[in-house]
Amino acid sequence: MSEPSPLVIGTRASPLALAQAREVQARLAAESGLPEDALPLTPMTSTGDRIQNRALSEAGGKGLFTKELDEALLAGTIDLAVHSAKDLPTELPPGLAIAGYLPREDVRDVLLTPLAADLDGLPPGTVVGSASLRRQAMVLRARPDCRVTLLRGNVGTRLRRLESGEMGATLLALAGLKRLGLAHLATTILPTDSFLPAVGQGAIAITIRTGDERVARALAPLCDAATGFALAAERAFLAVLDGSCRTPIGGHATVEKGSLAFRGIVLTPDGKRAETVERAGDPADAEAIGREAGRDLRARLPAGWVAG
Ligand SMILES: NCc1[nH]cc(CCC(=O)O)c1CC(=O)O
Repeated sequence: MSEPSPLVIGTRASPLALAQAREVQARLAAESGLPEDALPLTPMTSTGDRIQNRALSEAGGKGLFTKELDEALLAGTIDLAVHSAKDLPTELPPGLAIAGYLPREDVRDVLLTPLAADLDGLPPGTVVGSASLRRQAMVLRARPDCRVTLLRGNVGTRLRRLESGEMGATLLALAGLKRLGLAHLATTILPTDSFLPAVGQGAIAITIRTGDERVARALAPLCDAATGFALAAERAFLAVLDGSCRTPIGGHATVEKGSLAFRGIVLTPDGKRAETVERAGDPADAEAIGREAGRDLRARLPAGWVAG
């Protein structure tokens, strides 16, 4: 019998990306019966990883974290790419498709700070570091006296900069901390009603070449349908609103008892104004639900809030 040809897994090289890719590798090995050495990992550094000193919204261009993996897929040097769904642009390059998502981790943000037990307890004027315009705006909305500052880099870098006292607090995704075995570092979990997560937060997406049935079939048993519906709604919402990545936007869908519920928010960067939207319906209509939520919200925004 001939050896099955390997399925090469592309990933970014950060510790979180590697942890996620290893999770896909282990699940794929379990489902396919292939040994893990027939599912090799190919780590790559992305443009987004190299830019450490600027906000990504300033660096311009979408897909800063995905370009190298996209190119490797199209060139055939990898067969699947593992992404944080949050970092995946709403539109993929021609020839690529999302094969599916692993079951979603906790979607919530956490606060990390040595200064207090929660956000309300932070001393007045505390400097909160985050690279996310959404998190910055939501912190300012809850605590207008705090100062927000750019904090980039991978999770480890951010934790070191918090430890050095350069800032008093930061926010991270609980999902990423859990995957790194660092959830115990969280000071407190922020509730989704005031800290609506980023679109895709907590979900691992797998991209493949469009029409690559061999890889699609191998991945199908790993993929979670409820996460797929939720992400379809969230990504459709973002696609309607995301003229630029300079707008603080949150969006989150859940699927329970056969019904999909979506909530979305757009804020001004200073957190002083916010518009929200809610929609529910059949998971089969996920994309339309997200799109209509986006259109409804966009129609209510004062001119100049979002581009495009
Ligand atoms: N933008 C970086 C990024 N992309 C995905 C995660 C966390 C894992 C996830 O949301 O699935 C993080 C770090 C963070 O926001 O704390």
